[in-house]
Amino acid sequence: MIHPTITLITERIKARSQVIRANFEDKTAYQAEQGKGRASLSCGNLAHAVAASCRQEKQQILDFTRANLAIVSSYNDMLSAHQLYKNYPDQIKSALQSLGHTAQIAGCVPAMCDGVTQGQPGMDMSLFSRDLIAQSTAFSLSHNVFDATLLLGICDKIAPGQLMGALSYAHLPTAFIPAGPMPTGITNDKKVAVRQQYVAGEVGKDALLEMECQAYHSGGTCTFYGTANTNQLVFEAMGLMLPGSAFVAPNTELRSALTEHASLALAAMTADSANYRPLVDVFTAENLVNGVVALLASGGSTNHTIHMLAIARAGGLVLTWDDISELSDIVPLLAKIYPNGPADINAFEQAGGVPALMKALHERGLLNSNVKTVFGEFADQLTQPAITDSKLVWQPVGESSNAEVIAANGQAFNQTGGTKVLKGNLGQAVIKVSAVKQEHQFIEAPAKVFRCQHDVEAAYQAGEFTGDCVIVVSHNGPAANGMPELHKLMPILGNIQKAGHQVALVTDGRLSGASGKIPAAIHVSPEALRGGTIGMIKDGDIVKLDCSTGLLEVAVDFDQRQPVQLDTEASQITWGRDIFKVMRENVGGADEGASFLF
Ligand SMILES: O=C(O)C(=O)C[C@H](O)[C@H](O)COP(=O)(O)O
Repeated sequence: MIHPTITLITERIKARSQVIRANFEDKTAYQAEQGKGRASLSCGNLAHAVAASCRQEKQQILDFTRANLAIVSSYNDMLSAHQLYKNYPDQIKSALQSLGHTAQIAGCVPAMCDGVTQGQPGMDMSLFSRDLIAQSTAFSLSHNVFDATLLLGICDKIAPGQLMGALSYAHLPTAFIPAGPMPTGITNDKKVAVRQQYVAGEVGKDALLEMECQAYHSGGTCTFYGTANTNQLVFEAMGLMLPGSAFVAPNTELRSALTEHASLALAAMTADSANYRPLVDVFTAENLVNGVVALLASGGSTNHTIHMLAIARAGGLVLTWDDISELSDIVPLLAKIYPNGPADINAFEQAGGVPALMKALHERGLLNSNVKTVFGEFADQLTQPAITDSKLVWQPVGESSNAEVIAANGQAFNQTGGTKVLKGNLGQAVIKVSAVKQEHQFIEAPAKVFRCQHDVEAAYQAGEFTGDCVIVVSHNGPAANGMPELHKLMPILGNIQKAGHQVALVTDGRLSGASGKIPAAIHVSPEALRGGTIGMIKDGDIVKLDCSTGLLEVAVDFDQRQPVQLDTEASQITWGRDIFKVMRENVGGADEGASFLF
């Protein structure tokens, strides 16, 4: 039996999305009706599209009975998660060639890393890269010579952006091809400990760098449960990749077999086949809700409270923070992966991975099971891939094999999900409580107000945090400076907490998916630059944050205060940020997906 709240929220999303979904479906149907893209091109158009292909490939692409797949890749050779994609196009092309089909690298999208840009100017452009990637994906597909789309993308803004772009070509069958996580390095707890020692002056930079290089050491996604791995888990739960494929280790026989299988399966479901399965049939309100449920049950990244709204909008659906919050009230926390616990994503995979989590959720009636996936039906999502007798097979997934990482049958780590919405006289904000200890889930303390994360660091070094406080970092919203992640503050706030003080963060900026132990009301909307009251808080104002009641309140009558006039553009003229002004001016609020596209 499906939980009534799942049905209620799914139906609610459909009802409020009626008009834009109808427009989305009409647009997609129109594109489908035009037939094979290649057939509508002139001879000159076609000649350009195959000019660089070898003779055999050229003939196959010009033979419209064969499938030609678009590869939209985020490969670059400096980002660990994306570096693995180097040989994927060749592997995909040679698998397809065995059946006379082809693939072309339709385009490469930019891919930036929040680990590299944390605390740096580049971070101010990070969130905007998602929408730019959506546009780049649409550019890649715009040559219109393709029958299906393979998305090679993993990390934080890249995979959401690719999906948003692919949704503008939702008449094509579309799938993600994941590449897998890096092997486990030193533990995340050790990583955090050394960082806290460094900011407290107890170890030097050499020790810090050595530790960081042991944590980040080879190809693959980072092993904590940050935004990249949340993308993978959520998109598998939404049926957008092969079941059980998200976290299979790189460079294994199984990983290669999955990539080849996905390519061949997609080539067999193009518009001219009886198995035609366009993205529009898979990207539904039902699958969207399944993705949000999986996000909550796994304690996933807070960035997804922004990305899921923007992705939904790209597919003609309106998802709200209230939907997420109400789902959070009925979805238990069933996985404990760092920062929610000590285990990493490899331990999660060994415990049964996404299929085991889906099985546990399904048994509780928390998933819509009347859905199609890219490659099959809902039941397939409860199976795991394996190589048996040199063949790729899927077997029914068992119970969790490690109850410390995926809760044992009928058990839960927490009765409610990881993410809540806070409301009060600052508007609304998001908080992730899955890693916040119970005793830190309520705080009432004086504000210490900053406009920039580096000023918090300076105040900490000057010994200014000597008691309970709520650190407010305003003017860090999407319109102000692109809404950077403020994850570098975590070791500092961790040390203030360790010193025995109550501490919380309140900001209109973001945090990394890897943040979690400090109570943090983030994505405060409306943001300060657009008149949000967060910009009017003064040092000493009493801020109350109560996770149990969902309250974020400042004991102030804001009607008596004037907004602070701050020239945020002055900080945006260097390191390329000046050419992103058009995005800052046009971006929507975080509670609408922080997009400049819609
Ligand atoms: O997941 C996200 O949203 C991220 O931004 C990932 C970044 O790589 C982290 O900032 C690095 O995580 P730590 O090494 O734990 O500091």
